Amino acid sequence: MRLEGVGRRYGLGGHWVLRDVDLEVPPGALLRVQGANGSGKSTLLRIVAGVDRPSTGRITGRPATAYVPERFPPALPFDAHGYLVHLGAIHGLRRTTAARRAAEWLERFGAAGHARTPMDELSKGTAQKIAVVQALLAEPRLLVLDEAWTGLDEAARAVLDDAVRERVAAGGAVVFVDHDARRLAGEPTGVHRFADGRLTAVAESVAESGAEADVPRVVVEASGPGEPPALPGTPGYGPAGPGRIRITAPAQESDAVLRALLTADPPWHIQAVRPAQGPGAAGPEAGPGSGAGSADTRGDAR
Ligand SMILES: Nc1ncnc2c1ncn2[C@@H]1O[C@H](COP(=O)(O)OP(=O)(O)OP(=O)(O)O)[C@@H](O)[C@H]1O
Repeated sequence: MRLEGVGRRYGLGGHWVLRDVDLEVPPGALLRVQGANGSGKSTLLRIVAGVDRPSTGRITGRPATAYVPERFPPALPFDAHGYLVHLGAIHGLRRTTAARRAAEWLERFGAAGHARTPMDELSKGTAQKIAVVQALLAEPRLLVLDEAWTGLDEAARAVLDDAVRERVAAGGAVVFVDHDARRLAGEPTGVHRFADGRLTAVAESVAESGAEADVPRVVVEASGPGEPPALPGTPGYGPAGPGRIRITAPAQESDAVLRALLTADPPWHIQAVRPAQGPGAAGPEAGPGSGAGSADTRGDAR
């Protein structure tokens, strides 16, 4: 599937949440979308899932798609099994096939005991399992997961990780957002960062694979107007004086960070570039896990 020049705004005159987004989602792709809260990730995923239409641009080559929304609809007039069979039928499955797959997935997620529980009586965690199962049982060629791990217990999160791997191994594509930067770390075939309505492909950084303490880092100090531009990779950053920020990035990403600053409109000025003195000396903005007072990592940390 391909998105070309996709834009979305809510209402005429509303601000553009997505602007000119191009995205290729080939079979077998595992794509992570990240960005700050409210940057437009859910808007993009709804469009990728086909439950919302872009205001501009076009989408071609949509495969059979299933979607786990960020918020699951409450109080549906079914029990869990009935709901899953119903959704399976909507996905084009025979009812017997849907019923068999629903039972298998409920078992896998440790929720078989809730098959006959009315939907509006399910706990939040079990309801989230049902939300995930309705998408998985369709064996979609494109699976779109918006924070689908949130609310699941640890065992169920691991089941979902495996289910994603199985979809990809079967040639399906998976597009996901998750607030945990370590989710499926090292496995995505593409990582895309959202900022200012625009989507930029970034290499998955070492920081996201949990090995950030061992990589050489570079400290960049820069000054400029307003908000700093979107930076590639997963740099940490924080204030370094009025109108000035200090960025700590893996050395391999530092060229890209400098380029982003210098080519911003208006451009930022580079005040200093130096190697960080070991992982602990990179400053409080060293990135994920650097503790209280750490700066935003420009990722989807919450
Ligand atoms: N149905 C809607 N009507 C009007 N504005 C909306 C609607 N949905 C989203 N928005 C706005 O679009 C912007 C992006 O929202 P979106 O939920 O896509 O971001 P997000 O990155 O997924 O956020 P979060 O990480 O908090 O879930 C926000 O300013 C939001 O208020």
